Amino acid sequence: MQPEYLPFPALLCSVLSISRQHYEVTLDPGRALLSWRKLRPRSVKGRTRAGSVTVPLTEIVSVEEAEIDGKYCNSMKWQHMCKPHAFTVRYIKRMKKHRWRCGEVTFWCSEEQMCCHWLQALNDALNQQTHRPKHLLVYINPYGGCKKGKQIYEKKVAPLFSAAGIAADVVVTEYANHARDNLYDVNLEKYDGIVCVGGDGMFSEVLHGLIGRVQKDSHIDHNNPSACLSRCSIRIGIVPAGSTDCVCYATVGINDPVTSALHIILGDCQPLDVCSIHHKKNFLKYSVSLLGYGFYGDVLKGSENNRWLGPARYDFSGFKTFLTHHWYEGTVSFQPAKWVIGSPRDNKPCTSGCHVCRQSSKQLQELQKEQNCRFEHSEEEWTTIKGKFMAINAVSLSCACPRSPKGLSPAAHLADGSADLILVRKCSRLNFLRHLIRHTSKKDQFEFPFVEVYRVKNFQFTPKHFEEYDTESTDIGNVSKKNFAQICTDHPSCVCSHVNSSWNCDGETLDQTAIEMSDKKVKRRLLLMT
Ligand SMILES: Nc1ncnc2c1ncn2[C@@H]1O[C@H](COP(=O)(O)OP(=O)(O)OP(=O)(O)O)[C@@H](O)[C@H]1O
Repeated sequence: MQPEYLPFPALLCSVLSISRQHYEVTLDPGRALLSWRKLRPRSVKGRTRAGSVTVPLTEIVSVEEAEIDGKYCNSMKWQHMCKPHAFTVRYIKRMKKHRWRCGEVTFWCSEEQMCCHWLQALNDALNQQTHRPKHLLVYINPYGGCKKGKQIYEKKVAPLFSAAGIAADVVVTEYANHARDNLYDVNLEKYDGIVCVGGDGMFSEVLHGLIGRVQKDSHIDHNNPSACLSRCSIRIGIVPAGSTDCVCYATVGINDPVTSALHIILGDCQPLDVCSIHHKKNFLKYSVSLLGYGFYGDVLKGSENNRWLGPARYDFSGFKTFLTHHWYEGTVSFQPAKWVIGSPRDNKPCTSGCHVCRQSSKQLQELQKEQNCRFEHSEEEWTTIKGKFMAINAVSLSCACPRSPKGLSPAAHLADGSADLILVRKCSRLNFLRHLIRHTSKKDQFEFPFVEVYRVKNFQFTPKHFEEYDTESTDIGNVSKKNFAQICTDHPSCVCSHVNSSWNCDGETLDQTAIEMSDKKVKRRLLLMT
């Protein structure tokens, strides 16, 4: 049977006016472009203005009939003009550093019929963008970051959604985990996407609600580390209104509510890997950004007591944690991600439509197919490292944020099925400072003898005192008490509460210190971001 090719609608070209200047306006459905060019370019101080703008149809936010409810000056007489023959196009204007703004241009037509024709053609072109959301569920954390979530949404985001014809059901959260609980009950079929207005903690809450709900609907037990989780087909968008907003920064390239809103409107889509964390076959949490023990765990724990400081609590706690200079003993085991084509030090950051993610995913799929055909289980060797660590970080994305524009692992990939495991061994305070400072400069932060980085598909960590004593116990407090004397002899500089650090899992503290990034390891492309 011959494939049916639908002919593109005809090219539309007219002379229209913008601010009383004549422009040749062209809609080219074949090349998916709208362009306008000034008919008589004016010379400004010897320079000829190009006066030509081209906008891809995929970047048009909205098209609507211009309604000017006021007085319009025509032939020196003022007359009321509610419906001029004009239409307004809103479109994406790309600024510096990944920032997007919404540009607006009004085209005036000489007659009504021409205006209708243009409106019809542009709306037809927009209707073909079927991946754009029409109905969104929005969760706002009114207490995240500087407590401006509601204001940011109402002033910067809601007007854009409404201009783009997107309906939004808004839930302003009343308590921690409100959004997560709500996601278990809500009728998800009504929505094309979920938007979370807040920081990384709020995103993590929404992510747990959505993944949990999808597994519940598919009767999958997430406590089983080898269970194959169902993918979430509904996208999550983040409007940054938190303290660090590192997931937003790493996926969009900037923490800017308007840019995020415009990405959401266009229906942009970025798959994201999700790691699941278990302790002795009990599910603890999912992670999409940082799983950090030692320095970053301590910074988070310290910052929780100073929430009143707002985003500055991280700087304050970071400084205090740096001065205490604690290190922690334990064993890290991991299996390398052999299918990936990149490496943590190849200087190739992940960008939208990333070639490394695509190729790595393809190779992983082929590898899995091969293993299934041969009924083999991938039992590669585990690498085990025992030692004293200042920090153990597993990152599934770069973890870039305005404080550290390169992030903890600048070349980490969003959707290649791997995580970068960074081990910072016990070192002097000065050396640790040198390593930290490298996160803000262009120099390689892994170029120190006490720093190692691996691209892994899984890892496990057991603190030393868990290995030596009660491995069955899950209560850190009990272990701490039992080992009181031992700890003080082993670790003279530390106080007893610092036997173990705690894990910072995407900005939330885990109750367990012995953990594993589970058997199915990094869940590839489980989540879709917009
Ligand atoms: N209404 C609420 N009252 C109290 N806590 C809430 C409420 N809504 C959400 N939360 C919780 O607040 C925590 C922090 O929120 P959020 O991530 O938005 O801000 P942040 O911590 O300042 O930013 P970041 O996580 O980027 O550092 C989340 O764990 C979330 O579960």
